[in-house]
Amino acid sequence: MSKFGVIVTGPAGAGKTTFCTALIQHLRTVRRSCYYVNLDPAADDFAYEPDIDIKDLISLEDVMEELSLGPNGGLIYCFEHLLENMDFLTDPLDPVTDEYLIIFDMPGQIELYTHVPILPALVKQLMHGSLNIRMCATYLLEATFVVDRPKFFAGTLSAMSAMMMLEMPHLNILTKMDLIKGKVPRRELKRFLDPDVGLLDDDPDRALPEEAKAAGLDPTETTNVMSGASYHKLNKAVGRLIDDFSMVSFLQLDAQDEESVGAVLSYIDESIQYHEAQEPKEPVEEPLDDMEGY
Ligand SMILES: Nc1nc2c(ncn2[C@@H]2O[C@H](COP(=O)(O)OP(=O)(O)OP(=O)(O)O)[C@@H](O)[C@H]2O)c(=O)[nH]1
Repeated sequence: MSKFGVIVTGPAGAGKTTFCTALIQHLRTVRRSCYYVNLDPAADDFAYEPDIDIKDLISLEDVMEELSLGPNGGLIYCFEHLLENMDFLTDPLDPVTDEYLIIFDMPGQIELYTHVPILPALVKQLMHGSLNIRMCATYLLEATFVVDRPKFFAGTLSAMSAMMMLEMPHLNILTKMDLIKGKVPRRELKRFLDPDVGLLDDDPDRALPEEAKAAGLDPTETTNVMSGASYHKLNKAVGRLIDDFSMVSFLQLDAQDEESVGAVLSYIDESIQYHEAQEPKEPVEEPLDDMEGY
């Protein structure tokens, strides 16, 4: 029996829980079943009660207090504990049938997939362990980043990093589209959905290199004085990498708009089917193997 799932990732405040809620609402409307798994040990405000909640296994607050850890260290500890107690997930998920879409709501600390490979190890277990869930990942980024282009490219880079670490069907989504509606011309928006490095050249907010030029300095030189120009060069190099390889593109999401949620769901379904068409991989025996060296 196949199982189908989507993991919802992205930086803090990107709109992950709101998207999960909108997705559940939409699935109910179209009479599809879903199973909601909250893996954010700091989240406590849900419109729909999770079917599995990591807080029933471990509390981030307790970990931070008892082990004197900060929020990031505490979170990593919580996930290591989850990886050592996978039956907390596998037991209740085992009877979930192919009629359900399993939604995994993840924490916002992107270190979990960009620095330490905890999330990749977890995903491997879910996809290639006994549950064998056909999955796709979503990476959410706030649409309001488009008003700060270097920030947008930095966000795009983190999306790319998550894609490379997770190695699974992946969708990038610009959330909170309602907040920029009417503020960014459609033509320009297209350049963000399919990131175009030229955006950094005609950035209206890029004042520092011009100031540097006016001061008679060489904007291509890498010195502390020229930090603005140097950052711009770095941004351009990163932008070019993203642009040249056409590695990242974004779907649009307005969580309050049913049609927009439905459109994103069809991409999720398509990505999962794409995964299903791939050769099944060997089952994973050792969940912590990938953690060696960290
Ligand atoms: N206008 C607008 N606000 C949104 C949308 N989606 C989320 N928000 C708001 O953005 C804030 C953060 O949303 P969450 O869903 O909690 O974000 P999250 O990614 O789960 O946050 P963390 O759990 O902290 O990582 C909340 O105040 C939401 O109401 C949207 O589509 N439009």
